[in-house]
Amino acid sequence: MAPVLRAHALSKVYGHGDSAVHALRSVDLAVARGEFVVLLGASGSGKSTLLNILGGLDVPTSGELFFEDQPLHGASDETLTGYRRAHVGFVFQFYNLIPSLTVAENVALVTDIASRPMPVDEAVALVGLTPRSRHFPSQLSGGEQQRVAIARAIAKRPQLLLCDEPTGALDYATGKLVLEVIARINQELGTTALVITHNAAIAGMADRVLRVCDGRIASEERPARRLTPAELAW
Ligand SMILES: Nc1ncnc2c1ncn2[C@@H]1O[C@H](COP(=O)(O)OP(=O)(O)OP(=O)(O)O)[C@@H](O)[C@H]1O
Repeated sequence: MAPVLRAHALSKVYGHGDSAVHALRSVDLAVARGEFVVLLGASGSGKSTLLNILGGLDVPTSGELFFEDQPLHGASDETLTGYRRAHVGFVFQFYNLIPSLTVAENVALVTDIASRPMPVDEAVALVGLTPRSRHFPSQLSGGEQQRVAIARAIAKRPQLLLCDEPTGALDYATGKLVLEVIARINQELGTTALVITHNAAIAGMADRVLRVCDGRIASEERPARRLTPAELAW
C-alpha cells in the first residue's frame, strides 16, 4: 500500500551563518497507513522539528514531503492550514484545553468546524471519559485532561495522530492509561500514529521505532510483537 507520508532528503536549518542550527539533516521516511511509529532521541535531536514538519506546523528548508500524493514542501500557508485541519490531530505534552468549557464543549470546538466529524459523545467515549463529559478541565486529573486532548484531536477523524511527549507531564500509571488510549485509537480507527517520547519503554508498543540523533534517523527497528501498554514497564 502507498505510504500515507513520504519524506525525501528533508532538512531544516534554523537561523543563518554562524548561528545556524541544523535541526534535520536529509531525513528520508515513509510512513504506512495505520502504522504506529515511535520516535526516540535525546533532547535537541530534532524529533519535534520532524513531527512539526510532517504535521504542516513548520516547513522544511529543503527536501520533499508528500501526504498521500499531495506535495507539502513549498505549499502555501493556506494549503498547510487545510492539510492540518482535514488530516492531522495533534497532542502535546500540555493539554491546551479551554478552562471555561466542559469536556464535551472542548471536543465540540473541533467537531463544529470539521467536515465529517464523529459525534462528540463517541469521541469522549473512545477515551473513556463519558462520565466526565460535563466536567471542566480543572475538575480532571492530568491524565484525564490529556485524554480530552486526544478526544479533541481524533474527533475530526484525522488520518494522522501526531503526539509530542504525550505522557511527559504524567506519572507512570497515568501515562500508561494515555498510551493505551492512543494504541486503541490506532488499532480501532486505523489512525496512523507518530509518538515522540523520551521513554524507551514505550517503544515496545510500536510497529516501528525510529531513533533520531543529531537531525538524522540513526536507526530503526520493528519489534517482533507489539506489546500492549499494560505489558510495558519503566
Ligand atoms: N525555532 C527555532 N529556532 C532555532 N532553533 C530551533 C528552533 N526550534 C528548534 N531549534 C533547534 O533545533 C534543534 C532540534 O530541536 P527539536 O525541538 O526538534 O529537538 P527535540 O529532539 O524535539 O528535543 P526535545 O526532546 O528537547 O523536545 C535543537 O538544537 C533546537 O535548539
